[in-house]
Amino acid sequence: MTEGTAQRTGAPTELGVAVLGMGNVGAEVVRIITENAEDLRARIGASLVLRGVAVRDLERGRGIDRALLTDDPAALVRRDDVDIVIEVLGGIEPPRELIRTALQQGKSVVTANKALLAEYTGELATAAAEANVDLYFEAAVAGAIPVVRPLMQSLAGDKVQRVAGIVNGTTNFILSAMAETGADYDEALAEAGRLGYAEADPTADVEGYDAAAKAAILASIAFHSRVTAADVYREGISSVTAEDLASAAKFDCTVKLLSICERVVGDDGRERISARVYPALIPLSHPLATVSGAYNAVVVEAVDAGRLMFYGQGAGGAPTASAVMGDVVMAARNKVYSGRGPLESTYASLPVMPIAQVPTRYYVAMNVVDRPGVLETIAGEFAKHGVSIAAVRQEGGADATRLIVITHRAPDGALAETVSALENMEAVTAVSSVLRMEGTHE
Ligand SMILES: NC(=O)c1ccc[n+]([C@@H]2O[C@H](COP(=O)([O-])OP(=O)(O)OC[C@H]3O[C@@H](n4cnc5c(N)ncnc54)[C@H](O)[C@@H]3O)[C@@H](O)[C@H]2O)c1
Ligand SMILES: N[C@@H](CCO)C(=O)O
Ligand code: NA
Repeated sequence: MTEGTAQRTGAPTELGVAVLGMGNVGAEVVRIITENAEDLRARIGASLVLRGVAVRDLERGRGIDRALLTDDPAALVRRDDVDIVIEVLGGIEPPRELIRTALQQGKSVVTANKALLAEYTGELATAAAEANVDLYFEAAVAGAIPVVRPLMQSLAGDKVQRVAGIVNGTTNFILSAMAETGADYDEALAEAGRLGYAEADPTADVEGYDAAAKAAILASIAFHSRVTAADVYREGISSVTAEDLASAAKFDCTVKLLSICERVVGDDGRERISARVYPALIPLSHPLATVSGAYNAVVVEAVDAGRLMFYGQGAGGAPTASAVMGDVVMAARNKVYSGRGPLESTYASLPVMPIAQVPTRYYVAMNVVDRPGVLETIAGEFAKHGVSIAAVRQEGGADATRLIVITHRAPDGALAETVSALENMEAVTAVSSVLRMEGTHE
């Protein structure tokens, strides 16, 4: 079918668009709608007409017709001539209320708001289904990188086993800088701020909340279940040290903040979901190890497709707006041809496995007293908790010795208990670092 030629009788020739928010992403969305108007019209079969842009400050010059600006997003969303609402404000309220209103009024919605979706996809998807309209959110996970649509549509006939990746650009920039230049965490964070990656308050990025929200969205889609941010185990990168990166390198590894969503089988033989975010050692030979700077990558493993990798810009105004506009074109075509995108799919309703039961591997760095038999005592503590050791490295010092232990896979709870026991041993002066290890099958 040639795009734009099979117009349904009575189909709209123009579609009204409301953009909520004109920040990094919103400004680029407005630019693309304006600059690419002719191509978009041909691809959709109707013109996209900007009805209004909701902003906070009406007085600020923004390079668009002032008459389009409004500081009343609720009124804009309710306008009869608005067919598609693009929400790029961020935060939970007012976006939650604005999106719900838009959907209830029969408007399709495109959003980049992972924080909102990780909490409220259920109610928003229900509102979309009831009104027979679309709710699209490709930009919410890994920015420009197509990952939501491949999981929801391209892999709809397969069984996804695992989705694991680097989905936060700020933390990947920081960890890459630490690995490449030996910078410490604070220096790398400051550099991320100077380059505009880290926000004034970088907490959501560095403490893993942003990555956890994305993991919740990915796990929900991949495993046809409803997973929220609260179901995702989360640790950030603020305690990763330059020393960790240096000793990871000695094991031919690097450290990445990973979002991991996988099917795991419990002791009762039933499948569960594990969704978790933490900094982990991965071998330098792993495909995610080469993802550096503010880039993102997601590796999907499915039963029949095998391993797929998606790579690109996970943040930034224009890349994120690209994903938003892909969704806008889909929603617009559906309006023209009376179609509808995929509905939320939660039929599997898999429960979430608590982190303590999830099999993981640990890297533990500790300072120990330099005395004969200490190594044996420490190894005994691991054995007592049923944890088997894969590698040990001892780094000498004047009166203290740094000992690094990498374990085989064991339930995370047993590993955590081992670390607590080590912290209380007389022979261990300090446990200086505990990280997990991923990307190996031991
Ligand atoms: N920037 C990125 O790289 C990126 C990537 C993926 C997803 N996102 C998501 O896209 C959304 C927007 O991000 P951004 O980087 O453009 O943020 P931003 O802070 O640059 O822009 C948000 C804009 O919305 C405006 N705004 C907020 N509340 C408003 C209100 N009630 N009425 C009118 N205007 C209001 C703000 O003044 C600001 O200009 C967020 O949900 C974010 O998580 C951003
Ligand atoms: N703060 C996010 C933006 C993209 O969601 C990041 O650094 O990846
Ligand atoms: Na994306």
